[in-house]
Amino acid sequence: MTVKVMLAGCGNMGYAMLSGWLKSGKLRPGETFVIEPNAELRARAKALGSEVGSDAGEIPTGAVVPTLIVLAVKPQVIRDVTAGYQRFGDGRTTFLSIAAGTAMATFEEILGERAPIIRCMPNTPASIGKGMMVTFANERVSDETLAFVADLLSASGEVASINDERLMDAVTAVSGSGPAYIFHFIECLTAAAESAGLPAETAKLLAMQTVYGAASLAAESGENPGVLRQQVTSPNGTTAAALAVLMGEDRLKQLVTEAVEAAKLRSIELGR
Ligand SMILES: NC(=O)C1=CN([C@@H]2O[C@H](COP(=O)(O)OP(=O)(O)OC[C@H]3O[C@@H](n4cnc5c(N)ncnc54)[C@H](OP(=O)(O)O)[C@@H]3O)[C@@H](O)[C@H]2O)C=CC1
Ligand SMILES: O=C(O)[C@@H]1CCC=N1
Repeated sequence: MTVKVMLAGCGNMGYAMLSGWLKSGKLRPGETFVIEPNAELRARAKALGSEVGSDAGEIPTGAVVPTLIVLAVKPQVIRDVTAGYQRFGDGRTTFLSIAAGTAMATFEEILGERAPIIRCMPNTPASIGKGMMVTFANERVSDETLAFVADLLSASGEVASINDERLMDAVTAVSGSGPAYIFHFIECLTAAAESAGLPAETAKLLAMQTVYGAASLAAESGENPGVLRQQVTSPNGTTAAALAVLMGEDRLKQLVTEAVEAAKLRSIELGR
């Protein structure tokens, strides 16, 4: 077995990325090794064809030098978990952390001065190849490794990079957490549809398809969302009545700005 990618933590986000990589064929199952203490989640990873173990001690000894170790555990435990992989810090393996907040300097301190490290902020639509992945790499990551990682991540969706690590907290607040905001909007629109008299199933279908259709139109047309909004809004019509509620005193904009700011501050806190 030639393990290219080891994944520490195969919960919500780790599994989303792993399944994107395996389903797209970017990695063959035998090239992945998952370390996950939860037996159910281990079984789920094994079902994708990955080799699995319950802790770092189960990594096959000998010749296994993975190209990439993905750290996909909660920020609260990532320092301890990373310390368990110090032996791979000789420069041959690149580390990729997806943890919110945890700074590059923290990983450099734990893994030593030779380890190439990339911070990446993904999101869960990665599981169906529609994620947003943003990376920040330290200077030890070679161009060749950057290309390998970018190619791998491209199986999960769009990939962008930043050169200023401080922006990672804003990235986390927008695209990392962002799917939850949209899911909540779907919940709200579904509830509003039911309040307006629609049966539950119809309410759900209308809310979901409307968000899906609008996002797809915005992405595929390349048109400014403001222009697309105006195309829906007949003078003195129904949409104008609704937008007066959402846009009056910048209500929704204000709320979304506050939400993103709260997530950004929490990301900064998690890094302390
Ligand atoms: N969920 C999301 O949408 C996103 C999450 N992230 C980041 O991804 C990381 C993981 O989040 P998420 O997937 O939601 O969390 P989960 O709790 O779903 O997954 C983390 C998994 O890691 C396991 N774990 C704990 N200790 C170890 C260990 N020593 N070795 C290997 N695995 C271990 C946990 O097991 P157990 O529960 O038994 O402890 C759990 O199953 C976080 O740092 C988060 O900030 C980033 C972007 C988006
Ligand atoms: O909620 C969190 O902290 C993680 C990071 C971004 C999305 N989920």
